[in-house]
Amino acid sequence: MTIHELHAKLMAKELSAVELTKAVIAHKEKVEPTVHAYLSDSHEEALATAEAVDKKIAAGEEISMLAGIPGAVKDNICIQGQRATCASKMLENFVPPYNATVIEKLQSQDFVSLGKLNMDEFAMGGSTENSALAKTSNPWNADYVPGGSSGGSAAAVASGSAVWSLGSDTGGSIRQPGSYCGVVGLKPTYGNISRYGLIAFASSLDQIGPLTRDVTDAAIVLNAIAGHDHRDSTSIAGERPDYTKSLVRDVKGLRIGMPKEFFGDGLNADVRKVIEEAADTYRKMGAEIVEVSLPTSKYALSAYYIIALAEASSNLARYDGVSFGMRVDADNLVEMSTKTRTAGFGDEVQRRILLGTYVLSSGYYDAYYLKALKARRLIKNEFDSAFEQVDVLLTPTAPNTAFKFGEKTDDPLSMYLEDICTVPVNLAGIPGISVPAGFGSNGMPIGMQLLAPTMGEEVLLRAAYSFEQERPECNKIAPIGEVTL
Ligand SMILES: NC(=O)C[C@H](N)C(=O)O
Repeated sequence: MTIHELHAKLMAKELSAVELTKAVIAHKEKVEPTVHAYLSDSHEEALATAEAVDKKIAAGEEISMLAGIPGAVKDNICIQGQRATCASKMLENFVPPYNATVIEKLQSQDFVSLGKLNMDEFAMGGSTENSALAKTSNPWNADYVPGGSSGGSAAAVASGSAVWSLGSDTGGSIRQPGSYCGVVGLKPTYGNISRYGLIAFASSLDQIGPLTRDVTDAAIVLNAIAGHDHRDSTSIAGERPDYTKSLVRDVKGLRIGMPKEFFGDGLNADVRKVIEEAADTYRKMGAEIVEVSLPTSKYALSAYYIIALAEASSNLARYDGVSFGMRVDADNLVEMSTKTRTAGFGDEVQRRILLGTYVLSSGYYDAYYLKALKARRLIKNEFDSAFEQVDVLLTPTAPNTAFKFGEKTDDPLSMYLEDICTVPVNLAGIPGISVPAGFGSNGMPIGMQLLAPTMGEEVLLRAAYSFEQERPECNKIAPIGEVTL
């Protein structure tokens, strides 16, 4: 069930928050041995909050839309006093002494938190196979990956072990697992959500966002976490609208652009068909579909894997065995640091630190890093011009459906290619959403991606909601995800 349906039941006293929380925990215990979305649990705290919510309801106090509805967050978001591991050996025993801003906001709205969710180590990856701590399966078929890096966040919602979740998206990490697991994944505008308390991967790209059962729930969670924060210097100032007001089924006259570069040779035939059908749906609903061109987007993947890795090499320098995380003792400082970093980081993280350090080093800085920054600016400019012609853009979320475990682990480039449709969006800082749009011949879900200009979440949600209302058959629950209340 969705947040909005469950909220209505709580308000009508058909169900108490404690009953709901107990039911979700019981279901979670049933599916987790197969799915493994969680890295840690906080059931006691969850039940205590649920009890407090029931008291508020009984006393006739007003409660927020999210109050008492069990959710969970990715393990790179800090909750005071609970381990935040980033699915890394390096932070396996790290307990944050403070709350992320999003957690503060959620707790003030009676957040029932079931635990912390698995991910690719430090959010580096597209399948959650890079987690050093657990292997998460796709709820639709346990032979398949859930996507990544917010694989736990997507799998929890798809398997019903959380009603909603938070993930983070640096190059597609919310939208791609959303697409692979058949749930809605929203990456807000860079700066709409505070990054304070999100453990950094690539600071100019990272953004927190919701994974939910439907578009309405995405708007509800966005309302709960959006807003300016003086503790994040890149946070956008000003009031945020009520995003649920954008949930209107009307796309008449809306101009929807399809960038031709996103429909090249590498696109899986099932995915292409599903996106073309989505365009037809919009046409039938009275929207105008136009072809647009984003020629520089072909450089986006290269630019992303230079900029993100450069920032990662700098951000991850802090794990030196002295201030945070694990330490392997040795006779001197350099040896201690080397041994700690060798033992604490997995292969993919080490590869990225090496490449990131390389592109920032003297002699290569101009050739790689600076050039990538210039490409980033051109990509952003191209999106800006596209949005002078159209209101939103429609693309695939990923070029393929979910793949099987081990299929891409030996070939990092083929894994990086799964990000080809999502990374341009992070480089430009604009909002994007993945909405379930159909299924592949292998039975796995396929998401479509909608994009809007900076702080254009309202038109984005309207376009997404309209599609969802028109084509409800696209948004199915994985068989394993049916919760009995
Ligand atoms: N972190 C992300 O947004 C995912 C992307 N696949 C990466 O590995 O960088």
